[in-house]
Amino acid sequence: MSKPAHRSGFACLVGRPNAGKSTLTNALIGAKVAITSGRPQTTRHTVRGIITRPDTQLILIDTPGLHRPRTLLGERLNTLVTDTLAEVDVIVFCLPADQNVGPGDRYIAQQLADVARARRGPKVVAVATKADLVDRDRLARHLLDIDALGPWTHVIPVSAREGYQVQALADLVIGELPEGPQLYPDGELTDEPEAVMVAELVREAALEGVRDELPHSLAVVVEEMGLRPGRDEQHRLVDIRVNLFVERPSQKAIVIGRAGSRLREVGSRARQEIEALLGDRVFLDLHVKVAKDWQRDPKQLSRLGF
Ligand SMILES: Nc1nc2c(ncn2[C@@H]2O[C@H](COP(=O)(O)OP(=O)(O)OP(=O)(O)O)[C@@H](O)[C@H]2O)c(=O)[nH]1
Repeated sequence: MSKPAHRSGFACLVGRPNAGKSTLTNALIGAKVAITSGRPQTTRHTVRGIITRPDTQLILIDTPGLHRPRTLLGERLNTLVTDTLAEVDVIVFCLPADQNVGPGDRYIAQQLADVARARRGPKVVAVATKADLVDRDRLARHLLDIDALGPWTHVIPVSAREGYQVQALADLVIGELPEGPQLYPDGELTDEPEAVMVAELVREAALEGVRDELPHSLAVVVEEMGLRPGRDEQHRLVDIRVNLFVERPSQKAIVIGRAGSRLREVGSRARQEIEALLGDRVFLDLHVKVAKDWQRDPKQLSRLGF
């Protein structure tokens, strides 16, 4: 038998306000991450955290709008949200065990059921969150109610607060990911959410003013990030090496600009923001590449925003 294929993909958590989505996201990632940029929706997906294992990479993203109560309860889901949902591999639908399944949950359930039934649509894993707050009978009833709501791939009770079944949930979600390569560099991103933020700041700076020409055609990956050795505390400097992947040579030219002028501006703008974020001086090394490797798999490309 050959060794099992590498899997990778995207997941997002949805559910009514206060359902426990943030707490569960943090528990899944195993550390408190706060990659909230304060500027929602400047990128297509806000990465909340990445779980990298030797054979899998799971990227948890925020769903624009869906975690906002008013959008969710009041209106039909807008196209952006539906598109985002359709693009992820797994949706984790959170329903708090201490609340009865209500109209808000039913509304979301219906939208999710539609997305899940689409051809090659995402799998939906339904979670009874905050399981620690109720007794066994109540929990059992809640699970049955959830099961009746839609075509969920799994239904599982979890307590993020007590760590109950968090690992089991992670395993279920990972089990639903398609085969695919590792999309983000190793380990450090889980430990250093700053790297994700840095990538987003660079992406934002690089798209400034050329959004129309590069719609979703730019993926940014922080390759290396570390303190420059041999410097004293007063003169700390963080070296950051970043790759910007574009689809075509023409787009590379747009990003770089005449004689590199645009890339220098992008670098300087991004550097200022990164310095503000990290509180350290930064040497930012930007490389623009045409992403041949990423082009082989159209599904991966669209997930990455290409
Ligand atoms: N007892 C218990 N409380 C939890 C658990 N998970 C979350 N909570 C609490 O429930 C409340 C809401 O949790 P959040 O994670 O902020 O919920 P959310 O779905 O992200 O909320 P919104 O941002 O409003 O959509 C907080 O007070 C949490 O401390 C859990 O597993 N057990």
